[in-house]
Amino acid sequence: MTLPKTPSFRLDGKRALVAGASSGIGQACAVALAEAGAHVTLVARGTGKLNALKDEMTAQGMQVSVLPLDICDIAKTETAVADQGPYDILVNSAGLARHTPATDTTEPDYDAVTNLNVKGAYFLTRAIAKGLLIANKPGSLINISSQMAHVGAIDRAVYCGTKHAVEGFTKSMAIEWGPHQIRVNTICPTFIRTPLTEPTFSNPDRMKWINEKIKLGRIGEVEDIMGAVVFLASDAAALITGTSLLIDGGWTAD
Ligand SMILES: NC(=O)c1ccc[n+]([C@@H]2O[C@H](COP(=O)([O-])OP(=O)(O)OC[C@H]3O[C@@H](n4cnc5c(N)ncnc54)[C@H](O)[C@@H]3O)[C@@H](O)[C@H]2O)c1
Repeated sequence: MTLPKTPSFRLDGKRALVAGASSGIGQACAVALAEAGAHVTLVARGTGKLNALKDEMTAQGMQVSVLPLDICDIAKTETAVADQGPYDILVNSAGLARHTPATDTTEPDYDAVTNLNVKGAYFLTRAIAKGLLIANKPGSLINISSQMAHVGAIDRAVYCGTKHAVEGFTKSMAIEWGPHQIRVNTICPTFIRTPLTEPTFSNPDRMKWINEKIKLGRIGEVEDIMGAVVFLASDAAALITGTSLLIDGGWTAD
């Protein structure tokens, strides 16, 4: 009897680019991918936090590079990715939130959130895919979206809109690049403890709402995302594309 072989979760020999790696979910994803064997390029706008993270990870035997980029600078990002690529794995965790009632949203806030969460994410995903298409290599591209891509929420019309948009272009890219074995997926977290969520977690009314919605009875930690990102990046997810992996403690179950 021949037993089926469990696909590998290891990422040895793979090159990963993680945008938004200087903080929160992106930082955790960078560590998870590097621990799984990938060489990880850390991307954020400045070098200070990235170099500190690189030093810490290198000291623990991980393979890491630093590439400072503002992913909203589309031309510069495309050139840098083309020069450094091809990357087998993308995790795009650069993102921004501004919470106001829809009637109070300013145009600058709308533009800032949309520019990063949608336009920056779109063109970065495309830049990585172009490198893979030219090199004729398979790949796994992961956008950190949100549970808010699947529901609406008070004071979050712009943010929810951007994350719904990410789901739309992810599915379309998955269709276009599927024949080239380039997989494109999102991870959709619930509220995770990071600098982004500090204002929400310090608001008792918001905490009451969150505690009622998360069925598993606790907010998320960055560690809750780490296994999922390795899974989606690995051969264990070889038939998964165009999908959203909700890590929401049951928020969207009802
Ligand atoms: N924390 C949560 O509860 C939560 C929940 C769902 C989804 N998300 C999403 O996860 C992603 C990461 O969130 P986080 O909580 O880790 O936030 P964070 O603020 O801790 O980290 C954001 C990262 O993006 C980087 N960044 C910002 N603008 C950039 C730019 N123009 N170019 C390059 N890098 C840039 C920052 O330097 C930082 O490294 C975001 O897309 C966010 O919408 C977060």
